Amino acid sequence: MRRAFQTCSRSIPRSISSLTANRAAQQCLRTSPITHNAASRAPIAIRSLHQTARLRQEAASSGNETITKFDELEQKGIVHPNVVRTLTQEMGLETMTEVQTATINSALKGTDIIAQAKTGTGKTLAFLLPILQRIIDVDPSLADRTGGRRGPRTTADDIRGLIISPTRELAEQIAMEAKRLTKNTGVIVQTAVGGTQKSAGLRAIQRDGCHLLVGTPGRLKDILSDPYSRVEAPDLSSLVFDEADRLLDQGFWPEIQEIMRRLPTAAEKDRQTLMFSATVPAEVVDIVRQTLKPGFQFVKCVRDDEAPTHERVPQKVVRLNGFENQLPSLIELCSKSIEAAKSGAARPFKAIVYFPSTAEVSLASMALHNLADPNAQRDAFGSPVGSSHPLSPARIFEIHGKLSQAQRTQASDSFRNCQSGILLSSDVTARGMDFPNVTHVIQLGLPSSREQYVHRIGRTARAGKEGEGWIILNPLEAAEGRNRLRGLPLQTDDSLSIPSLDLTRAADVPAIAGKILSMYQKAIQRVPMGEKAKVYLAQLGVHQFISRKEQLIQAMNNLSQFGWGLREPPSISPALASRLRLGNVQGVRIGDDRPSTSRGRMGDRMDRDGGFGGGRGGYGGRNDFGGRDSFGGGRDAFGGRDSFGGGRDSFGGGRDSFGGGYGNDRSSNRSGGSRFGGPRAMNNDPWA
Ligand SMILES: Nc1ncnc2c1ncn2[C@@H]1O[C@H](COP(=O)(O)OP(=O)(O)OP(=O)(O)O)[C@@H](O)[C@H]1O
Repeated sequence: MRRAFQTCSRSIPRSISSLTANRAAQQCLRTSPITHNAASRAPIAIRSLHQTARLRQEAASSGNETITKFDELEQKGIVHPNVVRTLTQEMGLETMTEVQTATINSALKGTDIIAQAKTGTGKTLAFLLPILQRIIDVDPSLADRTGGRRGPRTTADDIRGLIISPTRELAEQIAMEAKRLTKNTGVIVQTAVGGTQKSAGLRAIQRDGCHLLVGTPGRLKDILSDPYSRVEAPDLSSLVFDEADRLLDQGFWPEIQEIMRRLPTAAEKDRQTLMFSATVPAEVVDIVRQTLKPGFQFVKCVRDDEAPTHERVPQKVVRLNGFENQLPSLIELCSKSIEAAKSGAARPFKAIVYFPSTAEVSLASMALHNLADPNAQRDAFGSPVGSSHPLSPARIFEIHGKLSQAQRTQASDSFRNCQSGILLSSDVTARGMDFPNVTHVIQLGLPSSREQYVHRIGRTARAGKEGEGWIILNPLEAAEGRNRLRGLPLQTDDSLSIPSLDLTRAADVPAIAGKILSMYQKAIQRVPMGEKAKVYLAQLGVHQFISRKEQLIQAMNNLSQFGWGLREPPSISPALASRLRLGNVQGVRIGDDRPSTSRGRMGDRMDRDGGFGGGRGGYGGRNDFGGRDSFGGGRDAFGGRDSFGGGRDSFGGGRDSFGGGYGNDRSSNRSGGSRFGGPRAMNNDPWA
């Protein structure tokens, strides 16, 4: 193993690509399978993430001393006993994971490292442990608690280690892990993240001092370049880029450069730099080379011919008939999984659902919160009794960049601690977040890149656990999907009934699908027009890659009419239409694209005029879900005559549309198939 690492180490600085051509190096890149995970949640339980017997064997046969057990680091006097005991006795860790073995051994000797290893394999500890030991090496008094907060305080200009993370939540999570690890030492950990009051964070640093600072690029740049902050790092000994490829891409590069300018140069201070990520695309390699010391190691725990995702995670592609099928299909998937958990056939359902835009997260959150079970017991006033939400016991949370930091933190903490939940998310949680026991990652629409797909899917099946990935795509996204997600082991899944339904035409549908569609329509009807307009605009932006603009507009207008119940699609401004090359496309409504600021008014009006909830007929027909007088009854109740739209203009536009009604019990075996034109024929190749 050692020999193999040396081979890597020598070959990398010249050319990283030469590594892959080197057979000996290939040998060192082999990832050992994750064979075990007790991953007990009990704090003292011994946890083992990877089978490292092979590493041990290789180390023994080559006569070198690659350490794979944390307590050996103490026995050999390499890491301070206070730190090792925290790891083994308080955090319950015994054996290093493969990436930890491959990096901790050499990082403790001071080598610069870039490491690539799959998601959820313990990279955080792989950098925290060497940084902490390096701080203690320089100032041994910090090994004891008396040397820090309880002893003499330090100052704001004594930062020894700096960890940069692309998102606030991840920075907070790393800081939390660092605080656990430093608990029995005098090392003081502080955070500097955006979205919080700069002055409050600064006060904490100025009051207690800081040895190890964890932050996001913007805020770190801010406080390091503020001459009045007194935050400085003249003795910086370690610098870490977590999610390095993201930090080194164009978006963050100017801020990273500014931060580096505020740190001592290599000539002034010998500093170790560590970079970690599950993905290291070729584009960032040049920057890596410029940033790390000559002789750095590239530790690659993912082979080039191997998918960067975990083999044990099934990755399923669901193809939709149209955008309007998307949210109902999500509800069907959640409902089925929740039912499986309730029956004891599956673990409690805990899912993260990724959307391409913030607007879509908000709309989905409103729609899912608005869902109501038509069969729920109601009190005399028509209010549901007890926990009647159809997705119960799963709780619903949303997180994205437009929420305040307090709201983001609350959503993230609540989801972390809940047993069963659905986190509707933008990409703010896609990288690094370690929510326990996530069973499903569901992506609605395409991720921005292959790397982003890999990171998103990595929120499940962490630390050796099981999990599944789903991606739900519109046919117009298939070609681009083939390109962005090339080489990933995706398999078509047609186990859900709603994705293939043609919701633009009247038809009978299976009872379960009908029930979901009816609930969904009632729920989406209550989402204001302004929110739908925002999603319409966001989707036009997200789908700019679709060259057939007429088809895109037709699909979006179907979403607006049959998915949201709007009589006419939201309008877009002439300027935007021309920017998106939509000016002359049939079906585009040119007008004012400013979404209504009122979350209610306009939407209510449009929904009433054009969408569900209107006149006679409608989904479900009068006998569905309890008849006209069910729970609190009256004309507007579930199942009543006026339920779910079906006025003349709703859902399909013609007066005959949906006359037969979704959800009609009689059609439990997809008997309405012919009226829909049948479920869409599915090809075995998801990308065909
Ligand atoms: N040696 C170990 N044995 C058992 N569990 C471990 C070990 N090291 C870390 N873990 C646990 O594994 C989980 C994943 O670790 P971590 O978040 O560091 O993964 P990661 O590789 O950084 O993932 P990502 O690529 O998503 O950022 C955490 O819950 C952590 O406590």
